[in-house]
Amino acid sequence: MNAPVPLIEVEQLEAWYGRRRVLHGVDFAVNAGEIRVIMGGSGSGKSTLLRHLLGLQRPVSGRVKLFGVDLREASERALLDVRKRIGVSFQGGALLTSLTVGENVALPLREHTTLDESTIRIMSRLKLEVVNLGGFQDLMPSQLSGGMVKRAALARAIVMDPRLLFFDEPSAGLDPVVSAELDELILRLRDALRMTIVVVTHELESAFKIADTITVLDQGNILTTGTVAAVRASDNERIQDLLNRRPREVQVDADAYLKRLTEEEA
Ligand SMILES: Nc1ncnc2c1ncn2[C@@H]1O[C@H](COP(=O)(O)OP(=O)(O)OP(=O)(O)O)[C@@H](O)[C@H]1O
Repeated sequence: MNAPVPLIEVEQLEAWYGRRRVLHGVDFAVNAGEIRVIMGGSGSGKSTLLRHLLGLQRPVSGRVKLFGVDLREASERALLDVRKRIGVSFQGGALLTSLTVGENVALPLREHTTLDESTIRIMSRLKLEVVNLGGFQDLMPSQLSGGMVKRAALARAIVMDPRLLFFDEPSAGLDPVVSAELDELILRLRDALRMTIVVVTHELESAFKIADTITVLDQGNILTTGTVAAVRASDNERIQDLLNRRPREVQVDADAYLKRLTEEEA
């Protein structure tokens, strides 16, 4: 049997803001074909990790490899090649309000390919169909509901057929039914389009539904990576706090909390 191929490899990643360390030597790998959910309380370092995975923030130390390419050592050309193979759907959707839905979805094709106009239009419409927005290409973003904006942003993120898709807080601001629809869509992308998907989310229900594996971050450290069942069964107190929505802040006094926020490291 072939060993699983990691599309993402992170070794001993550290991140600092000023004199404060917010990622403490994180090791992290994601194999092809899996949906990995990154979970953690507010301020645990999820967004910082995501920004490093996307190459938007350079590691102070440690390394991040996507498709085997070390982002710190790669040439501009190699980085561009990596970027063409990843899709990103950020919180809020971030559609350009002055463009139609179809034009928004087509943007990456215009930027990264030399395809002719009619091919671009067909590919954009196909991706709108994948996210159940077939026929909505001529609407403006302001005419869409919150859930539809998310799906349109997802269509744009997958228009180049990325092997690796990053999804930041898919459920944020959505009602439970719309959020559940989006979960189904994420599962479909993995199964039908064979994408590898990394999702950052606060939503436990959504995480348990879509994840093949979950990585739990806490104060810049990975507490565990495992299957949904393994994470649920963990006897780690912090993990159980998160799963039972017991915030850490209520368990520490104000002085200790302030000290942690202003902590300086040599
Ligand atoms: N630009 C920045 N400058 C200074 N500190 C920052 C900056 N961005 C994040 N931090 C701090 O780094 C720590 C990790 O933040 P990060 O945004 O990665 O966490 P998070 O898990 O994504 O949180 P949330 O779920 O609230 O978005 C937090 O303590 C945060 O205050």
